[in-house]
Amino acid sequence: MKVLDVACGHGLYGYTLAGRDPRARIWSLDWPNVLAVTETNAEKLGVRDRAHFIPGDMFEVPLGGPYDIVVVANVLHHFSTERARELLARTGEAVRPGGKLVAIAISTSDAAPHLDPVPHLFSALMLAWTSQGQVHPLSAYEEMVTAAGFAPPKVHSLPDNPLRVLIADRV
Ligand SMILES: C[S@@+](CC[C@H](N)C(=O)[O-])C[C@H]1O[C@@H](n2cnc3c(N)ncnc32)[C@H](O)[C@@H]1O
Repeated sequence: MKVLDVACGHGLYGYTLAGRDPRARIWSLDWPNVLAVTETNAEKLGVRDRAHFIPGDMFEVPLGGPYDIVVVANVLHHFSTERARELLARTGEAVRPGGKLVAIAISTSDAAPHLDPVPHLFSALMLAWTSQGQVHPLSAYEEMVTAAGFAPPKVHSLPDNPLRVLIADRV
């Protein structure tokens, strides 16, 4: 089972999967300096022999594949809707038909900001820390996922938690 973890950071999503399923081989993508830390985590978790690394800009670097699973966690809010769509479209091309996208994203709900303050405050942080980032509404993430060639996602969430997990099959 081939898994691509896009903008993997610490790499723990992929390596947790590898720890649970000995068939899993993980391709961790991030900037080269980040991957130096990612690799130490693969070693600490005992999955280094099944860890591969793709250094570079996720919008430019060849993604390889086809993968069975692509994870895109906690990064879409760093970008505008157009760039986030572009990233998901790239991942769509790297997943085999029937494979899965797992997107983890903080999102705003339909409630007014004062009733749903955390994602709105986080979006203000993205305004300060990134050039075009924003917290997207759930409907926008769903639309981006289907536009990237996936079936409508199943959305998982917890009460009072703005993180959503969207899981979608590649059409
Ligand atoms: C908020 S962290 C998320 C890390 C991990 N996926 C998680 O969910 O905890 C965002 C990651 O995206 C990476 N990143 C941002 N822009 C990138 C780009 N253009 N190419 C590759 N990685 C990028 C950063 O280096 C960082 O590790």
